[in-house]
Amino acid sequence: MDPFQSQQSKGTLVSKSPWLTPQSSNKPAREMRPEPSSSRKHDKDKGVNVQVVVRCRPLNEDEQRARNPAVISCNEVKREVYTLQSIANKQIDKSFVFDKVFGPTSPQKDLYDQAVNPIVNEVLEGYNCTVFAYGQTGTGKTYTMEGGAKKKNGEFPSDAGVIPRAITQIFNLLEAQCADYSIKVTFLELYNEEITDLLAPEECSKSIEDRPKKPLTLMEDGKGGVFVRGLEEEMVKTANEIYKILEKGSAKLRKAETLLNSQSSRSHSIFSILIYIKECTPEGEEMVKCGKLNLVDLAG
Ligand SMILES: Nc1ncnc2c1ncn2[C@@H]1O[C@H](COP(=O)(O)OP(=O)(O)OP(=O)(O)O)[C@@H](O)[C@H]1O
Repeated sequence: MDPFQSQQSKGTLVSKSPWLTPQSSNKPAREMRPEPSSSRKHDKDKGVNVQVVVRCRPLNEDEQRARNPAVISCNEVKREVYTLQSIANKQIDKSFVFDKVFGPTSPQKDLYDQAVNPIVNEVLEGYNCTVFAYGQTGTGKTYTMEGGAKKKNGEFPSDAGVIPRAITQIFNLLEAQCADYSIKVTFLELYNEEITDLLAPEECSKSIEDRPKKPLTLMEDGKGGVFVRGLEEEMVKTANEIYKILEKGSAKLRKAETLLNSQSSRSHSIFSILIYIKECTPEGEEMVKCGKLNLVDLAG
């Protein structure tokens, strides 16, 4: 069972952006705050900025061969998960309700369309949003976040996960809107409370052993937020550039075998996409809308 959460920050926008486009006017772009949409207003009133979604993976071949019993069952319509336990010949089942539930046959596309697509739309409206996967080792966090991310014949495989799908959606929407935009990405690993920059130049991080000895530090920004000092931000122009960055960074993540997963992530990873969209008010004033999407895969 792999719960993952999505979170919206309350509409804080930063837009002291380093954006420079040749056609822009000399006037500095002003910060822009999005109006709460009616649905968000409603959500805010109810205090639900965090949604918890549960995904149960199917039994793998080993588990099927060993005839392991299923210990979880899902009712997607009722959004309920049942734990099935037999203690001293007594069946003790428990039920739990979540914001959304995805059962073992649920494909990557359904999960993305229902749980993540609306969040990416919010990011493009200028919100800071986070999607993070957590759960025990081997429950499917990396599968859900990355999946089969590699493109074949220019198309994603059907098991492509949240990250490649989010990148595709962002670029498709920006292109469809003919938006004047710029995008930056950061990619970091958190291991034993040490932060490593996965986008640091090659010579510093060829292998785990060669990584910089001095870890990056987390700082407060004085506005209630935090930032990682010295973290590389890479400008990207196409979805393909992001996929390459992601592939290169993911290859540096620490993985090891656990009893439940031969390719287990031993560290947390945070991939962030910062999107700056330039817009003009009816009065002709230039504004920059800035949204951020954090995609987090926690170690089990
Ligand atoms: N929904 C699913 N459908 C099919 N296979 C899945 C699904 N979820 C996970 N798997 C498979 O289960 C195995 C473990 O998944 P994964 O590596 O994503 O787990 P994890 O939660 O990230 O584990 P860890 O915390 O150890 O890194 C992988 O082989 C993955 O392909």
